[in-house]
Amino acid sequence: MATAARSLYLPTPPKPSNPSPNHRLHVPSHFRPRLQRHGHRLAASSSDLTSFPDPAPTPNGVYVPLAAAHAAAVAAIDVDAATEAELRENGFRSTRRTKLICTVGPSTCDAAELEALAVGGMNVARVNMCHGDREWHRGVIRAVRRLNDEKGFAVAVMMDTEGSEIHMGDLGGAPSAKAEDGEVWTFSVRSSDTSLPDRIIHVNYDGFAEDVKAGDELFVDGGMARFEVIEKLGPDVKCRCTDPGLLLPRANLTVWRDGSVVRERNAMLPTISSKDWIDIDFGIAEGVDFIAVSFVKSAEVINHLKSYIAARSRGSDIGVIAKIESIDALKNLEEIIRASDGIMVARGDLGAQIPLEQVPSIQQKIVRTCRQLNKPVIVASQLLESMIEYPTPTRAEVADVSEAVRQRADALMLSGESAMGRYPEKALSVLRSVSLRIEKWWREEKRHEALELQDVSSSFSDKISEEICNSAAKMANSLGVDAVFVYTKDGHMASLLSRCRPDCPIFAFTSSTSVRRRLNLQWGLIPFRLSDSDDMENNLNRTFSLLKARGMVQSGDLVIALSDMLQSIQVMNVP
Ligand SMILES: Nc1ncnc2c1ncn2[C@@H]1O[C@H](COP(=O)(O)OP(=O)(O)OP(=O)(O)O)[C@@H](O)[C@H]1O
Ligand SMILES: CC(=O)C(=O)O
Ligand SMILES: [K+]
Ligand SMILES: [Mg+2]
Repeated sequence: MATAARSLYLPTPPKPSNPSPNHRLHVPSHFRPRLQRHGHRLAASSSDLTSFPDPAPTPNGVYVPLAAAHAAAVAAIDVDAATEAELRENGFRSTRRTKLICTVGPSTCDAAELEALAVGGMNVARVNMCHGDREWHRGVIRAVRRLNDEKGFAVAVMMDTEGSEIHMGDLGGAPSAKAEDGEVWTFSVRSSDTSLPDRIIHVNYDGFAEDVKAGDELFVDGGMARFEVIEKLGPDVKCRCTDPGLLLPRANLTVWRDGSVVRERNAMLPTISSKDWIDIDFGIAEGVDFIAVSFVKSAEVINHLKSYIAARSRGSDIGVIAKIESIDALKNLEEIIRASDGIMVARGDLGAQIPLEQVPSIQQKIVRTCRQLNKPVIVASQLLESMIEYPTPTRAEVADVSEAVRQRADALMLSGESAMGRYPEKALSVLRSVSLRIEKWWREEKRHEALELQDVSSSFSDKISEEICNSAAKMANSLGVDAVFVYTKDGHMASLLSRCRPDCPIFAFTSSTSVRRRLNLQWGLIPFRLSDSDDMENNLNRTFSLLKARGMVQSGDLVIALSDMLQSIQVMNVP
């Protein structure tokens, strides 16, 4: 049984309806008009940034008009409503591969706004525990769940911890304060003394006044405003503004001395603070899909959190994402990536700790290493920063987004643009259309980089899965198949396929709703929930009839089907 289960299936014999003797060598004739059709549609729809069609709901708010006769069959498979609309509109070769994350904040926290983001292609909703209280976060998390249950989305939820960074107080409730050139401001560790008229700013870290020295430079938000330390008076540190700028509530603070960041005792602060542990318990109780850990310094904290989660939430699996935003994280990069379930390139704080001109090469290095080690990677911060205020992005922002897509990052993230900006949906639609355009360009130009993927398997059985996925992706490209179907229990084989970044989309079928949501973070995966069966023939037949009933595949479509239970690979036409 074991050997039979591992047999590599040869392509199925051509179906009588499509008797092509050279099935494996030629693109089947039915497939050519399809390619042209898709090519034409995409060219027409993505010719400019703003005209990419939204997956539109029908007037009654139902995304998927279903023939009554098929309703029962359709209930047996869960498909994301936004993806389904996109598949019907553009065919599956042109679905978006890059995943999109939106930080939810005051601009986007009510049900209608969240739904607009889901319709616009949000794959993951992020809540940042630095801002807002737990009741507010609970409301958002539950609203996303409701949206999934009632409207057929599969949006995952990511909770981002506050971490032990040094930051300013909340400015006594003021939305911002302006620091002018030459002004003297007091940064004080005395609590609740914040008083803007007197230019006093509270600092959350007790060691601050002891760690700094006269002559040090104090950067607010990575340099949005800068001060020079002129004098220390007990808990108060007097600073002169040298680069005027806007101070925002709870803005991050870094101290620089002789051209590098001072990390005295603040480097000893715990990565996960006592407040973070309470937030993590809250996240586990609310069933979030991912916990993103801020200011990770080593793999140890990730391993610790993973065992904590495993002990606390039996059965439900929460992905732990390590945020790379400090010098310590860069020092221990590879071990952190290996320990985590995914990585975020948190360019906001990272750019406050290292010279800005180093950020692009580090981003590329992290993205590449994650792909090698088979971990999803998110590029975050300031992708479309100007869209917080303006309805169109700058050319430079579009180029930055394009570069992240070209590097084939798994996901792009909006921060302030969606949390408190004026144009959250427009920002999301820019990410969507730029992703689609650059991905199409890459496929047309056949920009397959000769990336030799290293072996990531930890057992012989894993090795077989990995080889099957590598071969399937290669075959998918050379045969020009419409999609790879992968039947996966825990999502592992789906992620191995995603890692190969094949030309066609990957339909991932899993019986677990939480695995399905988590797969939403990974490049090129279209996750479906399908009830379990160990019989591959039965799985395929059910999938074909269910997806045909929804108009998502057609007879004659060419697919490669894999199963992680059987470790099998088949090439076939949809009957
Ligand atoms: N829940 C919230 N309530 C109020 N404002 C929020 C909330 N979430 C985000 N924001 C606003 O959006 C901005 C950008 O969000 P983002 O999550 O990137 O935060 P950040 O403060 O830059 O910290 P981080 O480094 O953790 O990303 C924040 O500075 C804040 O002004
Ligand atoms: C996202 C985040 O935490 C940062 O860019 O700093
Ligand atoms: K955070
Ligand atoms: Mg940060």
